[in-house]
Amino acid sequence: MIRSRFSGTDDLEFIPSCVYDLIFRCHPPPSRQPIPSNSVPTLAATDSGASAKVIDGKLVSKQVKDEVAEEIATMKAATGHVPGLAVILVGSRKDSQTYVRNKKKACEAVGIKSFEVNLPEDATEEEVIEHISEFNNDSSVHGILVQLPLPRHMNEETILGAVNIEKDVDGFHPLNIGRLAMQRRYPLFVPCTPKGCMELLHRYGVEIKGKRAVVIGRSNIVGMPAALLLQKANATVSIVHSNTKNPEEITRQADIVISAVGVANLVRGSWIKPGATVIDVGINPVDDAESPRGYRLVGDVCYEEVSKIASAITPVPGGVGPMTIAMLLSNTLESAKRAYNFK
Ligand SMILES: Nc1nc2c(c(=O)[nH]1)N[C@@H](CN(C=O)c1ccc(C(=O)N[C@@H](CCC(=O)O)C(=O)O)cc1)CN2
Repeated sequence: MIRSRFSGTDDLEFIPSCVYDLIFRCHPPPSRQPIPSNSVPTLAATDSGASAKVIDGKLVSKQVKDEVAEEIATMKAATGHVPGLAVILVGSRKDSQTYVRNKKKACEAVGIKSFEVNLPEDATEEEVIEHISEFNNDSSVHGILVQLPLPRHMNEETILGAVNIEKDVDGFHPLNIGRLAMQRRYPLFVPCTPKGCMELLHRYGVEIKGKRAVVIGRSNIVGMPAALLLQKANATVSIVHSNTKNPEEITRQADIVISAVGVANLVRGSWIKPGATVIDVGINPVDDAESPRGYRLVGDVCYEEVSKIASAITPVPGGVGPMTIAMLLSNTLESAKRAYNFK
């Protein structure tokens, strides 16, 4: 038995280590994880005009990837096997193509074998499911991911539900999501972006138990699972969404804010309680003639204002984004370890 990594030292609740590993992947265990050199030592309110600590997702994602690579090398030496990840991309969205390319590169860098299927925009659900079934039956594939969003004519739930739950490294299978929502039940995999948010909070020593958390946005990919994870880690959680009457007032009560709504600069300084920790999941393009791409990325959070009020904040880019792929690699390794019974 080990302590929940999201608990304070006075926590008397324990969870079995196997369950702990299932929900909150940890390579290696917490005691061996170095805290980044610019970690957040305390979360006391900053003085007015002071700047929040930057929660560096690039740095942490590199740490996670190094840890995953080390474990894969050890597993390969012991079992002769490496993890395999299959990615299915339907259509030709530029952003999705970039994410898939980056996932493949990241797999190569840590020693995961990658499989890729590209289907045209007008592919049928049956075709996608056929590929999923092949990967379900391929013992060298431990993770199967369908890049989202899917074309409009496809039923996302049907397709995600076709992935073998034991290979559902995205954690989007209805059974995995259902288990996340249940008391005393645990999913086999947790969706990568919200898991990345929790990993950042953990590695920067942000206490969650007993704290008030507000999640802005209720998407299946981020908002909803992030709220469930925070609740499982014993925070008191509110969800702010498009029908919330007083989002500013509710958000201002939070010790921890996770924003995943996709509206540039929505969260202003006045929304934030002094000393809060702010995790910005938004990746919003805004026109910028001076940038080589013609646009730049900004978060949901008005960084200029909020970094003067919060005690810790993730930047965009370089915050949560890089954690998504790091957590995917980690989930894929976890799946392979389970398949080969490698501890
Ligand atoms: N099947 C899935 N589809 C999608 C997921 C997912 O987790 N599973 N998440 C997003 C897209 N995504 C990965 O798929 C992703 C998004 C952003 C980043 C990232 O590193 N962002 C950088 C900025 C990148 C840039 O400059 O363009 C950052 O924020 O620093 C990685 C992966 C939707 N689909």
